[in-house]
Amino acid sequence: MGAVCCRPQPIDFDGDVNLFHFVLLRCVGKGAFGKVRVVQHKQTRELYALKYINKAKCVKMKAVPNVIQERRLLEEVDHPYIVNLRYAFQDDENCFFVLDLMLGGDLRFHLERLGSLPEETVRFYVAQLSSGLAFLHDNGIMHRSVSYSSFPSSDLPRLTLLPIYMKFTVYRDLKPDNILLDERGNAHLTDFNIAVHFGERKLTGVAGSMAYMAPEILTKRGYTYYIDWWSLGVCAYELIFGRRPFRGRTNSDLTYSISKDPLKWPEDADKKCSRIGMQVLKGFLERDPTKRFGCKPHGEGYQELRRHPWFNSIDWDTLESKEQIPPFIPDAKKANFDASHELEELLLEDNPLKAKARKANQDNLSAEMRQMEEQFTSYDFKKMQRRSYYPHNQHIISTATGTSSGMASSRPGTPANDLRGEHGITIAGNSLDGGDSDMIRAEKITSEKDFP
Ligand SMILES: Nc1ncnc2c1ncn2[C@@H]1O[C@H](COP(=O)(O)OP(=O)(O)OP(=O)(O)O)[C@@H](O)[C@H]1O
Repeated sequence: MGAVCCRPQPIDFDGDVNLFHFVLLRCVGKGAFGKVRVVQHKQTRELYALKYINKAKCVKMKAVPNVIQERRLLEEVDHPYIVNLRYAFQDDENCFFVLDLMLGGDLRFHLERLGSLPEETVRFYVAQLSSGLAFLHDNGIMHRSVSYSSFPSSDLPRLTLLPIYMKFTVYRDLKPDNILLDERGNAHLTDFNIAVHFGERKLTGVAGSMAYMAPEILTKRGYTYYIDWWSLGVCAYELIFGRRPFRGRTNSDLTYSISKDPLKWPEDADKKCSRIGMQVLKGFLERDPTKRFGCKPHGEGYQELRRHPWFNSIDWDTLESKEQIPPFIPDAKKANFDASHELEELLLEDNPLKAKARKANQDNLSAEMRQMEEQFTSYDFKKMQRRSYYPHNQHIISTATGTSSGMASSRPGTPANDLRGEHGITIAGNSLDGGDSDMIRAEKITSEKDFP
């Protein structure tokens, strides 16, 4: 009889996706609310990254709307240079994102080890990331959310003239930490927890990592997705020269530097970057967003970027099919992850992740737990079509703290025990447009290297 109790339960692959469908492998990263580990789907044998977020911690840190927003936005996008969502589900303890696995590590990891990257490598990443950003920005720009079938047919000629929703997506968190390489060395955008949709009204909420924030975010007069091209410029500069273009010891020094300091180049800049490359960096780091490189409206900025001579070596026609050989191939033998994550999991974790059946009774949940239960819905890329939640995704209100203006509750920052210690204080900001999750991650400049 004893053998019966130990026999593994059959797995229902036809039912909703859950943690029993995966073999849990090594731990490769740690985020603000949970961890990231490699998993293998037991039926397809495909490897993925499993990002899991502790629900109680998420409620405590008032991050429920952010997690739901990230889940919804990720369902919507699918692009070769974005870390795409493949499955989403939850159990009593955690929310789970199953994502494309990136075995090459993040660019912060490589930058810290190498000091700086060759211009040619950075150009390749900038091309791939530009393609990802242009996709996000343009993603369904015109979004018809009127269901024509709900109107009498006599109204149809008039209805075709109805204004249609303008919809843009702004990523807002571009930095080397959020650029992941696959095992072949292709760069991908990840971490969509402060990305947001918006319509015709500009965004005003202060969100992102301060060192990468465009000046128009800091002046609080409203901004659009043009900010992402600025952040791409900061990243490219940092990757090529090993230090950021604008720096400050305090938040106000950094704000001043981003808003006012002239763009300076390291003394040995011309050894690391061609004149034409510097022209591109300067173009991204233009304070006036209407003159910024990449920012001409209706996708023209991206087309202009593709035609720029700095990108002559890039074959744009095959870029998205990943046929080009990346200039830097991460060494598969050396772990491209901080080994302390796995060690910490093995030695210090007192509640290791384990697949558990759900409790039948969900009656006594707090308002936020219920919100997660209802809105962090399951997704399975093999069985479901991707869908857009817009315009509803704009106004995710925390059940506990939301106001009638639709303001999302604030999300405090990365805990101090983040092993890499890259993010410092996080404070809440307020969004007047209601579509902007409110978060600022001010950054301690701890990992900078100074050139003479
Ligand atoms: N798809 C992936 N494949 C491989 N490693 C990943 C993947 N996603 C994340 N990681 C690793 O896990 C680390 C933590 O990622 P995660 O997105 O959870 O944390 P984070 O950047 O701090 O975001 P958050 O603000 O959501 O906590 C990353 O820096 C990366 O090294």
